[in-house]
Amino acid sequence: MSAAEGPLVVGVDTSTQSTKALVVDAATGEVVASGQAPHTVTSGTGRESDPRQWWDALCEALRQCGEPAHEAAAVSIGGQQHGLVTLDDRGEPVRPALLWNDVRSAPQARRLVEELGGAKVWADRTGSVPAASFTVTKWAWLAEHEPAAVRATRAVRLPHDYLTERLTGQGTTDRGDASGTGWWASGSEAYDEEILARVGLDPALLPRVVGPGEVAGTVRDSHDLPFSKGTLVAAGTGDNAAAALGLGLHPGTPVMSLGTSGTVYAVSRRRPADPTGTVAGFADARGDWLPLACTLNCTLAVDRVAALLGLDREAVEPGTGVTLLPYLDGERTPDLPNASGLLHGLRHDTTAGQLLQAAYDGAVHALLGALDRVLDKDADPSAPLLLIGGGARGTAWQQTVRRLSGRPVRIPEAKELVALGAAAQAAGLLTGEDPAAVARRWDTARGPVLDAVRRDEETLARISGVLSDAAPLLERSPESRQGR
Ligand SMILES: Nc1ncnc2c1ncn2[C@@H]1O[C@H](COP(=O)(O)OP(=O)(O)O)[C@@H](O)[C@H]1O
Ligand SMILES: O=C(CO)[C@@H](O)[C@H](O)COP(=O)(O)O
Repeated sequence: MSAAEGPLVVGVDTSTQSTKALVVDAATGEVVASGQAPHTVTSGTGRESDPRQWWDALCEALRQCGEPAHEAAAVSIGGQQHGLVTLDDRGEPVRPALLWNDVRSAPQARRLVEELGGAKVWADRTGSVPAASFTVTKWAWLAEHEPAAVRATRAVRLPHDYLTERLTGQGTTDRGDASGTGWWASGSEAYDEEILARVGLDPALLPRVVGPGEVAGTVRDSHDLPFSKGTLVAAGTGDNAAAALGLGLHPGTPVMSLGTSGTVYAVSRRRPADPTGTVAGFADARGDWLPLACTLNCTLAVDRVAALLGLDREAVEPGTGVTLLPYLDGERTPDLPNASGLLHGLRHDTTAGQLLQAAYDGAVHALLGALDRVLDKDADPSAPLLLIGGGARGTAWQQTVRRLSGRPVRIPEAKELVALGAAAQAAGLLTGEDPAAVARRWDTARGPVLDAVRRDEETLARISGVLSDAAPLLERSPESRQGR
């Protein structure tokens, strides 16, 4: 038996690059054990992963947790949002999952926006204007390109639903992750039958939406797993909503997450509906809302630039005139799915370190441009920005965010806030507490605050200028120019 004060719970983050599992003492929030196993994602225009790999990674991450995982009284899964998982009549994937950063469905997104009456109609109805990340556009893409796969599909799931179902045998999701599909109406908090009919998706194929604080099911057998049969399984949620739980966020506190995706978000009491499409009007996992903007190019894009330059990711040098828009994967914020990376302002005396700094600046500029839209008008502009995700460990990321935001920046010491949020949700099942209150009790947002510095308006204005001048270049993919 462990020396924990309270029951043990397991929180999982099945994100784009890996699965992380934490065993946490529900009384104190102490992380008793942890494990992590990688996923593979295809490269090229599409981004796909085999869902069975997520299960194998979960089993491996739990195995690394050792004995404490065997004592878990409850478990919860947080996961990358939006991914389209199609299952056949045996519950096996029909094909690999189409991930959130797969931009092939950009034409379907544009078409769906027009067909339903425009961006405002979508925003009012679902909270969001669907971009290629949203599940509904991926289903429309699949119907057009692989109709046999659509015909073979007997269940449609999101990544966290897939793992939860393998634990419980029940097809369930939650309002946070459902709100990123594009087929969940945020006003009525129910699946939108008209949108589903428009894309030819039978609502019977979708999972039941489990309410906040409800049990999704229990572990059906302990095969491959350290859990006993009957262990409680919480609803789980999307990774950003899980991190919001993990930070015990109060409305109005801004968060920036630097991982495969970059995100900025805050909890709000008001249901968001941004007709510009910059802010997605997600639900949180508790009953509030999570207005959020997301970029496709964050830590991987900047690390790629560092690798191309042969530099360590911290080897930045202050620069003056060089601008790098690091849109290597196309971009979602700003909405440029066909874009590629763009460099402007190169001179003989530009150094490699300045080019690297320009990549950080370009990635952070895209997120900060959306931050004011994410926050309610009455939010305190001097409130510290909480910086989380793998990139938050890096000094160059920290200093870039500090300089370009002009805000104080708090860096929580807790590393895995998505998995911690899932653990708080699992603990809430045992104690009956609000998971955000659990996280506040655990003091998960504790960490040093970097004081505010003067905002670098010159750099922000220069990047915005290049972005708008280069619009026609960024709207077309470089591949479409070949042979012109
Ligand atoms: N010390 C560090 N400094 C800067 N970046 C880091 C550091 N450690 C990890 N990263 C970045 O964090 C990323 C992984 O972040 P994470 O939030 O775990 O991603 P995801 O949840 O999308 O899988 C990696 O791409 C890596 O570039
Ligand atoms: O698409 C979004 C949010 O809308 C992404 O934030 C995904 O949820 C992927 O998250 P990470 O794997 O980068 O954490």
